[in-house]
Amino acid sequence: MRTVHSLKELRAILRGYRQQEKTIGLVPTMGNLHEGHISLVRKAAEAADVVVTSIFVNPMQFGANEDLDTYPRTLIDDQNKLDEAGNTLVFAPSAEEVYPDGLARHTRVIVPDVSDGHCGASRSGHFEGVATVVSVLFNMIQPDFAVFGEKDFQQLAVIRKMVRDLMIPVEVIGAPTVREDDGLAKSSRNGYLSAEDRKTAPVIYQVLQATAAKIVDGRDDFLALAQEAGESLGAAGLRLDYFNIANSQTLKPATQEDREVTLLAAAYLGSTRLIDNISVTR
Ligand SMILES: Nc1ncnc2c1ncn2[C@@H]1O[C@H](COP(=O)(O)OP(=O)(O)OP(=O)(O)O)[C@@H](O)[C@H]1O
Ligand SMILES: CC(C)(CO)[C@@H](O)C(=O)[O-]
Ligand code: BAL
Repeated sequence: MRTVHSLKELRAILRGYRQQEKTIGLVPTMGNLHEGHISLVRKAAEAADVVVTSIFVNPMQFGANEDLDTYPRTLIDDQNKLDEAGNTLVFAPSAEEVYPDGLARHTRVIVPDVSDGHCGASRSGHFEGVATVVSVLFNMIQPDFAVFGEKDFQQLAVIRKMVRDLMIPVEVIGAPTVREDDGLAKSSRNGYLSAEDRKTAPVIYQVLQATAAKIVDGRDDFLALAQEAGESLGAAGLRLDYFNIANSQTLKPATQEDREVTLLAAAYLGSTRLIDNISVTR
């Protein structure tokens, strides 16, 4: 498996694949790969002949007080994992390659509505950074398919809308959340947790499941349910960012008419911010 860092080299290789009429699947990541990412690579390989995994810790999507500098960068380990998973090519560009005129002077993509609320409310500018870098990666690689995890549910909704609105000819595929045995969603940021916080972390999924069960049992007082769930997280020692119950498509607050609702949660353990979600059909 090859790793390339420059767009020029990437395009030369991809041209060869296209001449052979091979389809291309893209898995965008920020590296520090785990089984969640590997499941996306496998899904991409089911859809496409060639799988490109991009590894780029995108400075545009990090807030001033976030973990851009400390975000784990583990390229050699990542390459080994991707090799075993049958990935074809790794694209690991520098910030200069992605943002040649610098971050401040780069054209930005804003995706209205679905970027609002949830993580968008607490991470100002985050989804603008995500939509911008994903559109740059789409143009660099021009994949037929791109796979994203449902763990980042709002991100997936933002990318689906961006692709629809800008008529980008890429088929977006969502992949289910891969979890640890105790239910905690796998995430690069789990590595920041102390041993004690790691024991508490599965509470997020437990509270999501318990709240989803109440909805399946017929409760539809969504605001009260979300508040109770937030209090349960607080009682377990997490610092709540949000617990919301939303329409699965629009991500607006759920109403009694909605058949598909998604429960989205974000909470801190120490300085580590974890997110998770569950979707329910009523
Ligand atoms: N547990 C998981 N199951 C399925 N997909 C996942 C999982 N974790 C991450 N992904 C997906 O992998 C892609 C790259 O995500 P990213 O590199 O940010 O990983 P991450 O582990 O979520 O990192 P972070 O801790 O920064 O959120 C995204 O599409 C994301 O939704
Ligand atoms: C999609 C993504 C790779 C864009 O930087 C990132 O937001 C992520 O890792 O989910
Ligand atoms: N997994 C989403 C990337 C981020 O948290 O910045």
